[in-house]
Amino acid sequence: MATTQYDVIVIGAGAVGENVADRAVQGGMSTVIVESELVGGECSYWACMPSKALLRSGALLRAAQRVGGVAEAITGQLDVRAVLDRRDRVTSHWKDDGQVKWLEGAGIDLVRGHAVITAPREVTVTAADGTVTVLAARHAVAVSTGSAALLPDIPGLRESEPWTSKDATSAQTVPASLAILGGGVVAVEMATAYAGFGTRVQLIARSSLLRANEPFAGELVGDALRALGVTVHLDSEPSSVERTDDDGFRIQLSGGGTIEADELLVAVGRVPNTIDLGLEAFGLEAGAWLDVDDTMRVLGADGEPVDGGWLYGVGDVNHRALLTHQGKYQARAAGDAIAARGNGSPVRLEPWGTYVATADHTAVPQVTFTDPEVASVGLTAAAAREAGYRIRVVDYPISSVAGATIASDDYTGQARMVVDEDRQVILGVTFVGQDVGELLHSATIAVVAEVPLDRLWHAVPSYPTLSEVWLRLLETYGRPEE
Ligand SMILES: Cc1cc2nc3c(=O)[nH]c(=O)nc-3n(C[C@H](O)[C@H](O)[C@H](O)COP(=O)(O)OP(=O)(O)OC[C@H]3O[C@@H](n4cnc5c(N)ncnc54)[C@H](O)[C@@H]3O)c2cc1C
Ligand SMILES: NC(=O)c1ccc[n+]([C@@H]2O[C@H](COP(=O)([O-])OP(=O)(O)OC[C@H]3O[C@@H](n4cnc5c(N)ncnc54)[C@H](O)[C@@H]3O)[C@@H](O)[C@H]2O)c1
Repeated sequence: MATTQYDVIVIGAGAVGENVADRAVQGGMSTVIVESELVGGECSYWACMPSKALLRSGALLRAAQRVGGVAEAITGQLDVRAVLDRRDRVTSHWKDDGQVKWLEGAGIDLVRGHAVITAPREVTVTAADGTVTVLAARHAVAVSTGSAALLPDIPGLRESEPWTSKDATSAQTVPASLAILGGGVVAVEMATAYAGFGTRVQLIARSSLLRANEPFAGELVGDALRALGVTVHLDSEPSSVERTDDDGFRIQLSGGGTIEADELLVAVGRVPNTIDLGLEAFGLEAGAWLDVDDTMRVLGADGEPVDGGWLYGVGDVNHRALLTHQGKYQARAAGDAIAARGNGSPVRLEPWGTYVATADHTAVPQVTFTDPEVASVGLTAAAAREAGYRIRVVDYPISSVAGATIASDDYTGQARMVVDEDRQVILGVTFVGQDVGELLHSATIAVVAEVPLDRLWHAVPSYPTLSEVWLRLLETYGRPEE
């Protein structure tokens, strides 16, 4: 069978794979991308974009209901069908023509089908109609195959065919009742969206909510979910799941008690798409996350780049930060490193350079689009202490900022800044409140640039905006003396 040669082969055309390919092409590498489903991946069709579209209308309605004058003017409820229609438009009706066109414009070839690495630098693609294409890479193969929902080993769960995030984000009708298993980001976002649609939501979390964040984030989001009518079962786990006669779900809780619902969404984390990729031939474990260096070269058990360093693992598949923006950041570093190595140029590995994804370690931003939103970057107080920093924690209620008074008649919010006392720089920031997602990049810049606190006093936030929380945090900390 004829083999087509490229400089670079990218497996998986999600947001991450697209960016690896784009940077490689811009570095002068001929590049092909392989995709088994839709070009654009999870984020465009079953994750970020549809979930945020489902959340946006409810967030706006509630925000308006919290402002005198508008509240009186808004007397109706969400038009759920119109929300779903808007979500359908945001996902381009699950058609990828637009993204395919973008690939063409960027000079990236596309092969559709399931890819398997069949030899060093060789990828065999089987299309849906059985057509087989063999590709060979002169320089690199990048695996950007993403992740899928984890279904835990709970008796009866798999057989009952519950919803995963793919179903919850693409549903064409809204169930009357929904049980959600999990207390992480997907669980709280989908609980917020569906409760806003009038669905009776019951959330089952085995501990507290949003455990990766500062504790007050999960507490405030939990309060808000309850206010939306969600029943929140904390420290709770199912012992078994079964289908009922009327096609619903019956969930037995291990601590006693039963929950019944029309649908069950399982949102307890992700597994990497590394099964059926041919990775075992290179000493890697099928179904395991890929361990990578800061240029995203896959590392073997010995900690060295696998087989001389032609194999890269970028995005969700490496488990460094399961976020689109962070995967795309890795993709820019990896694509540039692949091109530089292919061109024989030096690739420096020092932190914060062109070819490394240093921010993955200490400066990952994330917005959880609940109501209130949770926006965080860097280390929580607990994580900073565990890492050995001598820290001071500064808290301030965002509701006390003049901008919050203008934004809403009933603003709930909290801010925390974690300061490295030895260097007088910020290690982490968390904002909880309406619209704080748009505040987050200021914190990301402060953390990444390690702006000294005494200089931050000269970054003056406009009055009366929510950004004045920065001034209040600095005043609460106290002005460092000269
Ligand atoms: C419900 C939900 C909401 C989210 N919301 C946000 C958010 O608001 N913001 C955010 O930053 N992140 C969000 N995320 C996370 C985000 O979706 C992921 O981090 C991101 O999609 C990862 O991109 P990726 O390119 O690594 O993988 P993917 O987008 O999963 O792309 C991988 C691609 O590889 C293809 N593929 C897999 N195996 C093969 C193979 N063998 N051959 C060929 N093709 C293959 C797949 O079909 C897929 O298209 C959310 C996740 C979920 C589940
Ligand atoms: N707005 C955003 O940025 C956004 C939105 C959605 C998802 N995401 C990303 O997608 C990824 C997946 O989200 P997720 O919510 O599925 O995972 P997650 O890791 O955020 O949360 C998983 C939750 O499930 C719980 N859990 C794990 N195993 C369990 C079990 N057997 N029984 C009960 N509970 C169990 C965990 O304690 C945790 O609370 C996240 O890493 C997140 O970064 C991001």
